[in-house]
Amino acid sequence: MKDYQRGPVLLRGKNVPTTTTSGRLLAQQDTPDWVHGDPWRVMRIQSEFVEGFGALAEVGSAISVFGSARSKPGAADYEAAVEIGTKLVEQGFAVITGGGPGVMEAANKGASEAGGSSIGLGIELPHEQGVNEYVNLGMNFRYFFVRKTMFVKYAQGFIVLPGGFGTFDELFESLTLVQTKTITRFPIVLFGHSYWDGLVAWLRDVVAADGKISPADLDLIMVTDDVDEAVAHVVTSVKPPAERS
Ligand SMILES: C/C(=C\CNc1ncnc2c1ncn2[C@@H]1O[C@H](COP(=O)(O)O)[C@@H](O)[C@H]1O)CO
Repeated sequence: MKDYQRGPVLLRGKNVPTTTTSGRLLAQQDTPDWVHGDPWRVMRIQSEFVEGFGALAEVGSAISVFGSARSKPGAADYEAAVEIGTKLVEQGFAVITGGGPGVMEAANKGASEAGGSSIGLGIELPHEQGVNEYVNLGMNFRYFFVRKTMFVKYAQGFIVLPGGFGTFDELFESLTLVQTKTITRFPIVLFGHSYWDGLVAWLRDVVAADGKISPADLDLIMVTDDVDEAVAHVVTSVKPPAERS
């Protein structure tokens, strides 16, 4: 039986192709449909990781701030996020957000007006274009999972303000990564007792009580209404005393 080696893959018998990889690369294509195929998507996904790693590698210490895309200037959450962005910069952190409106815009506003790195990792959505005006280092991603890798890889902690499904997604991904010890020393602050206490109570009284998480898993979360306390919690968890400003 004749062996055919296609890169690392061994093919025999009926799987031996009648053309070579190079030959197919150079052949004329009848239609451009291949641009929409999964193999081509893999290349785009790969390039998105490469661009993201390249853009963010030198960011230094950073905290990701999440929260509703729908909060408006003047609302308590929005103004708290501005203050959080400012205070994180004052403590020597870059601020990473999803680059969109609402709480993301607010945290970016606080960070950029305080003279810090204000990073926005936007996502291609049907009716949204680009990142908010307060971002001074921005990227727009096609793929949610690539973008979410960046939120975790380049931040040392999360501060989560009130939000909806998008915020929950980001919160629970980080909790899973910490719970499974995939990432360590990663403080997670929920900002706003009146918004988050119900969720924390449900996690304790239903989820932990039913044995679906361990009660100790709730220690991963800190809830506060106080901007200084939120910032102090991530700073003390992340930076050893000698590095604090
Ligand atoms: C719905 C609106 C804008 C959508 N634009 C977004 N731009 C960037 N990132 C977004 C956007 N919407 C959601 N996200 C991500 O999810 C989190 C907020 O989602 P939530 O459902 O509002 O809690 C946020 O942290 C982003 O990463 C309004 O015009």
